[in-house]
Amino acid sequence: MTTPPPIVSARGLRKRFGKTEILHGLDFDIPAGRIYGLVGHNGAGKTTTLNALLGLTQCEGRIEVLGLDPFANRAKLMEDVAFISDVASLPRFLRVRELFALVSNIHPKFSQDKARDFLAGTDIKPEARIKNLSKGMIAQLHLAVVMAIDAKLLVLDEPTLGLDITYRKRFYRRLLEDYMTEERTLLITTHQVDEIEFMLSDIMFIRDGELIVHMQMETVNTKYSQLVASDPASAEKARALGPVFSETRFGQTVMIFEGADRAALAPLGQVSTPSLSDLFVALMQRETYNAGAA
Ligand SMILES: Nc1ncnc2c1ncn2[C@@H]1O[C@H](COP(=O)(O)OP(=O)(O)OP(=O)(O)O)[C@@H](O)[C@H]1O
Repeated sequence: MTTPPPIVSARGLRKRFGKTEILHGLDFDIPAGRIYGLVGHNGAGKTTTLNALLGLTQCEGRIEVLGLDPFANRAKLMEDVAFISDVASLPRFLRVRELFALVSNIHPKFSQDKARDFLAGTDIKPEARIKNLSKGMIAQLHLAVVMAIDAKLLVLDEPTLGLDITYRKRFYRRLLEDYMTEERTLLITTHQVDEIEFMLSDIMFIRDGELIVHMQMETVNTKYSQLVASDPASAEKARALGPVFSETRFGQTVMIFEGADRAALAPLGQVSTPSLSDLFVALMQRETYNAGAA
C-alpha cells in the first residue's frame, strides 16, 4: 500500500524580514487526518509558519500544501483550505444571514444550510447584526462559517483568544464533534495548550524559528515521564537518573525524564506522562541551557 502524500510538506523553509531571519530552515510533513498543535513562545515564528503555508508570505526553501506552492496558487488553494486567525474580523455592518449569502457567493464549497445548522443551539440569530455580537459569539459565528466550508485543511491561529473558558471549551468540542473526519487535517496554534491537548494527535514545538520537537502524542506518552518525588531521599536518587528537567513545586520535587524506565522511577514517587505545557517548559529550558553551554 502506498502512503498518501502529506497535506503539508516543508523543506528548508526560511523567512527573513529585512536582515533578520525568523524561520531557520524548517523541515516537516503533516499527513492527512491529523490534528496538529503548533506551540511556541511569543515571537517564535508560529504565525509566520502558518502564513507561509497559507500563501500569505513568500519564503525561501520549499513548501507545498495539497501539492501546491501556496504563494503561487493562493486562490486555488483556498478552495480546500479554511483559516481562522486571532486578527480575523467579520464585516461588522452585515447581518448574520447576509454574511452567509456573501460567503456563498465567494466560496464554492460553502454550504449555507450547514452554517445555519451549526448556529442552531447558539444564541446567534440569522437577523442579528455582527456588530452587536459579543466576542465569543463572533468566534462561534466564524467557526460556523469555516465548518460549513468543505475544506481539507483547517488552520486556526489562536482561534479562542479573548474568549472565556466556556466558549473556548465549546469551540473545540464542536470542532472535534462536528468537523473532524479522517479526510480533514487541523493545525492549531494556541498558548493555552493544555486546553487542546486532549484532541491533538501530533505536536510541534517551535523555538526561535526552529522546530525542536515534532512527534505524535503517543510518542510523548512512551518517551517522557514525569515523577513527583515522594521525599528528599527519593528526589536525590531520581536526580542520579538524569532528568531533563527538575523543579520544586509547593515543596515537592517534580522531574521530567526522557526515555526512562517507568518501573525504575515508580518506587521513587508518583509517575505519569507530563502535560504538554510541562513538557514545553522543560524542553524549552533544556534547549536554552544547551545552547548557552555550547
Ligand atoms: N511583517 C513583519 N516584519 C518584520 N518582522 C516581523 C513581521 N511579522 C513578524 N515579524 C517578526 O517575526 C517574529 C515571529 O513572529 P510570529 O508572529 O511568527 O510569532 P508567533 O510565534 O506567532 O508569536 P505570538 O505567539 O506572539 O503570536 C517576531 O519577532 C516578529 O516580530
